[in-house]
Amino acid sequence: MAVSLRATRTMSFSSLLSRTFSSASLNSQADLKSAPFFAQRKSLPLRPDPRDRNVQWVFLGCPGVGKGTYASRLSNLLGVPHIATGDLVREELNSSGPLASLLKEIVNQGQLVSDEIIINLLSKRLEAGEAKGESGFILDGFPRTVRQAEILEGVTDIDVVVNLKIQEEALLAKCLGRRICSECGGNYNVASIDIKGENGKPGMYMAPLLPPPHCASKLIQRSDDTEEVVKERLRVYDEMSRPVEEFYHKRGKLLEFNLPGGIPESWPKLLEALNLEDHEIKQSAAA
Ligand SMILES: Nc1ncnc2c1ncn2[C@@H]1O[C@H](COP(=O)(O)OP(=O)(O)O)[C@@H](O)[C@H]1O
Repeated sequence: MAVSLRATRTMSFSSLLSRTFSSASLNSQADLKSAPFFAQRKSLPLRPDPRDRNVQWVFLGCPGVGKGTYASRLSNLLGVPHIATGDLVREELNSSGPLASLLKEIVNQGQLVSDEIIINLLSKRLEAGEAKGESGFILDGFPRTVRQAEILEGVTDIDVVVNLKIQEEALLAKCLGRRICSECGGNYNVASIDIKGENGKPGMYMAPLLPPPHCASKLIQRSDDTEEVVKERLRVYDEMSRPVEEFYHKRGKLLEFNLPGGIPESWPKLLEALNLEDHEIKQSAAA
């Protein structure tokens, strides 16, 4: 018994995650509850000791809200990897791998990839990171279904789940304004959001996030950032991902954060909400 416990404690998060899908045909809640993984979890302490690790955070929020922008800033500040499942899916669909054409079709219709495929891609990414000595993470775009959240909760303790929100009117424009530099991968946004406050609802201004001159001629748009597909992604978010907010709310992990505007207004407030300090901001304030 002692031997198997020790082996379990040192088992990495990525292997725990991929083990949950060793049984590849879990289709319903009932299947999930009776899966071998859940039976195992009851009798063995699979969770890593939180004192041994870096932050494990999740970013939720509708397409276009800015999950990637803030998750990536926090990842630089905290020195933990920013892992965006959307990026993993795009890497795979641009590869010559066996899943490429299936993923292209799903993504371009604004639908979700199956939990099995996503967990497989995420486990591989975590495994590669662990091999390089990475610890902790900021997940962006995962979990996106209650089932994914249950699986994640089953294998590790998430510290906090940040639910980013902006006024709904801005979401479509922000997705349509999104641009990526085809050379350096930098993310920009050409949309200028200016919502007038009315009937007690606050207004909101977000300046465009324009590329530097050397990226300006190399900008591309994601193939799923068209009006029709974005509308479908927003609908799918409401149906499949909104319940994930409630899942974490019930567990006391959800931090609701309404973005007050663009990065200059929102970043310091987000840090405050997370009890963090950015020395660069402090230095420029003191100068
Ligand atoms: N956790 C996930 N579960 C299922 N599909 C996912 C997941 N993460 C990403 N995808 C797929 O990748 C696409 C792009 O994801 P992402 O870059 O996070 O876009 P968004 O701007 O909609 O947040 C999604 O529309 C979906 O098809």
